[in-house]
Amino acid sequence: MIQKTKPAEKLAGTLVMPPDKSISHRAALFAAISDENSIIENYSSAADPQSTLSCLRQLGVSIQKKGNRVEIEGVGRDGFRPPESPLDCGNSGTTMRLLSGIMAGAGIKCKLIGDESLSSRTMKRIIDPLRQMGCDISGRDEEFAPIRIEPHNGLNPLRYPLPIASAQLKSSVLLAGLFGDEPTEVIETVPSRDHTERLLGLKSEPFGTGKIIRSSRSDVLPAQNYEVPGDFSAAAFWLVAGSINSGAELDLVKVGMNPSRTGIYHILEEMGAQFTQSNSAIAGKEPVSDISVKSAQLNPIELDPKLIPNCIDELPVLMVAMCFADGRSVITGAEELRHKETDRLSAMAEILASAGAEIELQKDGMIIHGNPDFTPKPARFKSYHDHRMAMAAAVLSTRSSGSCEVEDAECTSISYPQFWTHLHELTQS
Ligand SMILES: O=C(O)C1=C[C@@H](OP(=O)(O)O)[C@@H](O)[C@H](O)C1
Ligand SMILES: C=C(OP(=O)(O)O)C(=O)O
Repeated sequence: MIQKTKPAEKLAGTLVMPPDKSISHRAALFAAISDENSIIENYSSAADPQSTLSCLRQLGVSIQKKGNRVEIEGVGRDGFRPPESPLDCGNSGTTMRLLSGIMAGAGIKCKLIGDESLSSRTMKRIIDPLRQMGCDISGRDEEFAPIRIEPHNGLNPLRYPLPIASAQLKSSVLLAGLFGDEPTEVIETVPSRDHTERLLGLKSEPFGTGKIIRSSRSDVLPAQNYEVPGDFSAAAFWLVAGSINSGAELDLVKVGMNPSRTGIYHILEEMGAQFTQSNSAIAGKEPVSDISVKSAQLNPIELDPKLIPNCIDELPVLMVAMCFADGRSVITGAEELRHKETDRLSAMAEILASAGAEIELQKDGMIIHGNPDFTPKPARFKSYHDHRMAMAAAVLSTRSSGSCEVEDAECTSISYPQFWTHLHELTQS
């Protein structure tokens, strides 16, 4: 589907953010391995978290859906039924990496598959440590899906300094560790999102400049009874859209504000963005707030590479914001973007360049020569079948001099099925 967009005359309105994707995946997976039953409110209807639910069903987990309320009967660590057909993770890296950790730790014979994009993303990062733990796991060419898992002959304890700041890698190892008699220890020096540790209540303590997180069979796995907060990563598109459009006034309701996710909020504030928070509360084990966004004059910024994991999914739309800042912005240390649904560094370079932005693509980042008066040329943007590319292009198009088009626009349903409706609502009011 090709989505037409038009320049925003005045961006205004109130949006309830869709349920968080990262937390939805985890709520379902962790509910399944608990011995208790869980009721998860506000579960995401987006394609990726739905892939997690369908994989769990194939493993014999009973799941009842009533709208966005999902009831899951926990089967406990040892209750999975080996699936009769491959577990299809669709487009979802989180499903494949976290579920592999659980399946490999539990020693369930299975095969995990994904779509073309997921099948080209490296899984070596999880295969290596899971093998060191004694799991029997392999991939095509030792690196890619399909992933094959076989029963193992017992797990070894592993002390694992994370070689990449990746929450999916951290979670995969810790989840496998839940099946070991001796603790698995993961050492994290650059923080990434901490939903797994929070929602499972895993023990951690400071270690060197970072922390050490432990998991083992003696951890009691809690029921997951809570309402999933709104997706901060979805809100990020509106934080940027509201900031770059003059006269904009947006209210975003029930946004998850986990500090390990909100990097772009603080980066944009440092650039001069005008945000205010209200109704701050705790939903389950996660902080939430409403956020008001007003248009602002943005200054350029040189990003500290240590902040990258804290805004990894928001970097594409941050690049859009940087195009409207008054001067030279620099992103470095972001090579991880090349391992997402598409190579997001190259894809964003093409999207921004096709709109006439002045950018320099680097191996691990981008230099953006911004200008508050930048007017993107009307263009037909490729989405590269990547939801975040499609949404970043749409935000860019709100400042264009004419109508634009976004190709394969339906891919936004991977994380944010309501995105085009929300954009339409904001540009109508
Ligand atoms: O753990 C998670 O839920 C996620 C972690 C991040 O991936 P990496 O761990 O590969 O950085 C992020 O890009 C992805 O959208 C969701
Ligand atoms: C990279 C993403 O997700 P995943 O790794 O789960 O496919 C994302 O949502 O931007």
